Amino acid sequence: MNAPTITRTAAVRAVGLSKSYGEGEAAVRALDGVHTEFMGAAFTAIMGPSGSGKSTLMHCLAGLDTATSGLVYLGDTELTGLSDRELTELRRHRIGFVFQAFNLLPVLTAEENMLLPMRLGGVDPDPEWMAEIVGRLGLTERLGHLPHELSGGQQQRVAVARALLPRPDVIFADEPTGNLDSRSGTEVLELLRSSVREFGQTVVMVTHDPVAASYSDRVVLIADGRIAGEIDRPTTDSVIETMRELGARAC
Ligand SMILES: Nc1ncnc2c1ncn2[C@@H]1O[C@H](COP(=O)(O)OP(=O)(O)OP(=O)(O)O)[C@@H](O)[C@H]1O
Repeated sequence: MNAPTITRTAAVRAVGLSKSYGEGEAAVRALDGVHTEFMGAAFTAIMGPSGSGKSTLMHCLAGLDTATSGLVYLGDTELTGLSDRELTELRRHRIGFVFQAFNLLPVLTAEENMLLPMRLGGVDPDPEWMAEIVGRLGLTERLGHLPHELSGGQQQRVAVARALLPRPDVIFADEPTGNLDSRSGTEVLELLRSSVREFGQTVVMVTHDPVAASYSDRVVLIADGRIAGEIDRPTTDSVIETMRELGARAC
């Protein structure tokens, strides 16, 4: 496949990105020359069969893992050229994360968890922005609670607030609804979508769930470590149908 024309308005770009694990006969090529881009102020889902390379792609895009070859850009910054220290700084200030397992520190309150990444970076949150987020996420009455005193949905909302607070260039969400019941999952997806529509946040989400993907503006499909297509303005049905075709092609 020819490399697509890369525009300058992409928030995140991968150019010829490859990643192999192991060496020799045991080597696994998890990513195989991936060219793709994620537009700013858009909600993009990454989908594909199990083992297709979704997590590897997200980890390389987010600077959590290094590619074997190829380039990753966050805006105009080339991640692949940064030192470990520079990558840590970049992740702290310019990237937000929401994980399936919430990843809240059990001994810190909801508020302390939300503020932790900014405190570690020596940055004070904007009080108006914090009040807006806490109010919108329905966490005003929960700020002093420890994670175990919160429901799963509330814990994930704290994680979403933590990701939104520094106004990162992009939020990477890895199966953010995987541990939630469908009502809490819907709440979290609506919050991610409204952060894009109302605050201009950029969100990239890995998911297996066609319903979750239908909240995005665009689905990028990956199969065998390569980009296998995309769906604009996905619906649950169009995602199910396309994933079925992708599965059939892979057989
Ligand atoms: N640390 C590792 N060491 C060796 N192989 C790995 C490692 N991480 C991933 N892989 C392999 O790379 C390929 C892509 O894995 P990856 O986790 O990115 O896929 P995925 O699409 O996220 O899968 P899933 O949907 O099951 O989470 C798979 O074949 C996997 O076994």
